[in-house]
Parts: sequence; C-alpha cells; structure tokens
Amino acid sequence: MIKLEKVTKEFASEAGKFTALKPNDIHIRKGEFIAIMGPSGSGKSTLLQLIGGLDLPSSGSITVDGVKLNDLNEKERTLFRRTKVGFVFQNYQLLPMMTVAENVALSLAANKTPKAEMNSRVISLLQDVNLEDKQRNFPSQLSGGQQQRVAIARALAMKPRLILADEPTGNLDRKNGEDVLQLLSRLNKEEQMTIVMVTHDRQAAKKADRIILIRDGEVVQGGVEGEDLL
Ligand SMILES: Nc1ncnc2c1ncn2[C@@H]1O[C@H](COP(=O)(O)OP(=O)(O)OP(=O)(O)O)[C@@H](O)[C@H]1O
Repeated sequence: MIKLEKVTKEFASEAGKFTALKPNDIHIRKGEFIAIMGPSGSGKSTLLQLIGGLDLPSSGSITVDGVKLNDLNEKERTLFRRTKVGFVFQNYQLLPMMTVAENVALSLAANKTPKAEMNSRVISLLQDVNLEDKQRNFPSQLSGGQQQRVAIARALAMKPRLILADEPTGNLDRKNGEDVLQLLSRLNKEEQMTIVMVTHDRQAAKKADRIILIRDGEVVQGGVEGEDLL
C-alpha cells in the first residue's frame, strides 16, 4: 500500500539546509493500522505530509496505492489527495461558517457529485459516525470529539482506502479520544482501511498493529514489518 525508499526531506533555514528526514525506508501493507511515534520535532508530521502528497521529498521515492507520487504533477497530486487519501488533523480543520453536512459534502461537491447522490452519501457518512442528528449544526455547537467524528466522516467521503491522521486525539479528553480511536479501529477492522496515525499517546498507539518510531528524522524501529517491534 505504502512504500518509501530512501526518502529524505530538507527544509531551507536561515542557517542553511535543515534535514528533517534522513534516508528512510518504510513499508506499510494494505489494511494495516500504523502508529507513528517519536519526540517533538522528530519528523512525524513531515512524514505524514509526504505520504499524503501534501509535500514532495527532497530525494527517494514514495509509492501509495500503486501511484508513484514523485511522478505526479501538481494537478495530479491534488486529485490523488482528494480521491485516495482521507486526512484527519488534531484541530479538526472544519469550516466554521458551514454546517456539519456542508463540511462533510466538501470534497463531493469539489468532485461535482450530483446533488441527490451527495445528500444521501452525506447522511450515510454521518450515520456511520453516529452524528446524523447534528447535520444542520455548526462545528462550534459540537464537542471536540463530535467535531473530530465529523472530520472523519468528511475524510471518508471519497471512499479513500487510506486514512492519515495527525494526532487525532491530541485535543480530546480520554472519553472523546477513546470514541475517535474506536471509530478508526472499526474502519480498519471492518472496512480494511489502511490507517497511519501520528500520536504521542501510548494508549492510542496500542490500537495499532505496528508502531513506527522516529528519532531525529530517522526511523529507528518498525519501518518494515518483521523488523524490531516495540
Ligand atoms: N515547512 C517547514 N519549514 C522548515 N522547517 C520545517 C518545516 N516543517 C517542519 N520543519 C522542521 O522539521 C522538523 C520536523 O518537524 P515535524 O513537524 O515533522 O515534527 P513532529 O515530529 O511532527 O513534531 P511534533 O510532535 O512537535 O508535532 C522540525 O525541526 C521542524 O521545525
């Protein structure tokens, strides 16, 4: 499903080039639930952004669901992100002026889905995350956990096979965090979705099949299945 070969990422800084990721190999199979852990600044979000085609590596190759991201132009990368990947962020990133239903419909509308089909899909997505009664509410009227579940429904709208989640429980209390993790686990177990989740939370990471540990831009454990696992 995901293959990174000798991937590096450099950023320009005032002091010159800064290497955020050293040459890393990572293999993730279809249907795996992966947790990426490591200290602050170790490169976890950078890695997730590269896998999701939000940014390009400085060197090395990245293949996701049969697509070599290095070979895509800007337009193709946008299409890749919209159709192949569902993104979930720590701060939900819902649009505050839009209702829950409108937020979930965003990518469907961008892909010119016919209105009737869009409406029924939005209802079914909200049923999946147990929020069909909130469709006309605005994000600010929902709890953090409910907002994150809306964000997950939105991420699922285009039926991606891969969910990339950056600290999805980082802003949530234990109960809401647990609900979100259960939802991700269910999508993984029942729908065989591949999930890659960055987390600082050991309890959250326990839901995963494998933990990839990063330190100073380097994968130090779990990059390839069968290597040392935590
Ligand atoms: N766009 C950018 N420009 C310059 N430096 C960047 C950029 N994005 C990330 N970095 C640097 O790359 C390193 C890795 O950042 P990254 O956000 O991937 O870490 P992280 O492990 O996700 O951290 P945290 O757990 O605190 O979110 C950091 O030193 C960060 O300052």
